[in-house]
This record gives sequence, structure tokens and C-alpha cells, in this order.
Amino acid sequence: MGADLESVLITREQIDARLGELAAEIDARYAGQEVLLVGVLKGAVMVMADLARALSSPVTMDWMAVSSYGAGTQSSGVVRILKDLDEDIAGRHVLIVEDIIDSGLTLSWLLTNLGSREPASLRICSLLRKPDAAKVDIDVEWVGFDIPNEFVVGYGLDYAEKYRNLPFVGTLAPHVYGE
Ligand SMILES: O=P(O)(O)OC[C@H]1O[C@H](OP(=O)(O)OP(=O)(O)O)[C@H](O)[C@@H]1O
Ligand code: HPA
Ligand SMILES: [Mg+2]
Repeated sequence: MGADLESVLITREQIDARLGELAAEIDARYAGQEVLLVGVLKGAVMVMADLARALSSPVTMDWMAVSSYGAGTQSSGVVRILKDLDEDIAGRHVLIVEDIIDSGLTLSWLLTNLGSREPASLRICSLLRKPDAAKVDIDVEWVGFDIPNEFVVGYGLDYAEKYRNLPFVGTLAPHVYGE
């Protein structure tokens, strides 16, 4: 483990196994209908790549970039669209793919925004969720793991844009934050 890391919270093997379970549930729910996976950049890149490959349903993929965290460890609560979808989602089955639900502010905003475009259905799959950090209640269909209210990195998740490429989810040593 690198000197910047304090602990591994979820291993690569645990992520693989859980995504396999979620994919089976998702396939069963959509029962052969086409699903538009909407990945939320940049954090959801790894989940999107691995979940999509575990699904048997016919899928298409699109991406949205929003940012509320900047370089810090606290959500600003202000969501900005950096890149909108390329596709019109009216009448389509949309599954939002996320890495983490922390305060819930990003997804709450996205649900309202995408919901107003009249998709046939709109659901969420998030690898991680921090139940103790929720500032808004969100109806989430599929969650990989509920985790403690600590800042985590890896498997897409960053601190100041770093550590996204770690194949597992872990916590950082205090010195990284300058403590
Ligand atoms: O539930 P919330 O408190 O809103 O936090 C969750 C959001 O924050 C992170 O994105 P971020 O804004 O850091 O952008 P990134 O994916 O490019 O890192 C993460 O990927 C989620 O999209
Ligand atoms: O714990 C986190 N780590 C990295 N990015 C995040 N965005 C929201 N919560 C987190
Ligand atoms: Mg981030």
C-alpha cells in the first residue's frame, strides 16, 4: 500500500463480486428492454466500465459531467453541468451510474434535471453510499456498499484529481490532507 493510503475499505475482489450481483438484478428488472446507462463523469468511469461489461441487457451509454466538489472534501452544494448528454432521453429507460452518494445533493439535482426530460423510467445504481452523510433522501434502486462517513478514494474517486486509478476503495492518511 502506498504511503498516502491509510486503509483499504473495499477490495477489488469485493467490487467485482458485488457488481456481478447488481448486474444480475438489473438484467432481471429490465427483462431484455434496452437501457441507456448515464455515467456521471468523472468518478463513475470505473463503475460504468465494469458494470456495463457484467450486464447482458442491451445497453447504450452516454455521459454527463457535473461537479460539486472541486478540489476539496466537502460538497459545495452547487452543481454545475460541465457536459450535457448527447442523447435525447425522452421515452427511454435511463439508469444513472454513479460511484458514490455522499450528501446526495448531486443525484438529487440530477434526478430533477433528467426527470424533466420525460424518460420512460429513471433509476440509479451507485457503487457506494454514505448513509450518515445524507442531506437529502434519494430513492436509489441499486447500491453496492454502504460505507462510513469518511472521505474515500480509488476506483474512480479522487482527492484533488488523484487516486482515481486505484483498483480498490480506500482511505487516505491524514498527512495527505495537510493535517
Ligand atoms: O452526494 P454528493 O455529496 O453530491 O457527492 C457525490 C458526487 O461527488 C463526486 O463528484 P465530484 O463533484 O467530486 O466530481 P468527479 O466525479 O469529477 O470527481 C461523486 O463522483 C458524485 O458525483
Ligand atoms: O468520499 C468521497 N471521496 C471522493 N469523492 C467524493 N465525492 C463525494 N464524496 C467523496
Ligand atoms: Mg471528485
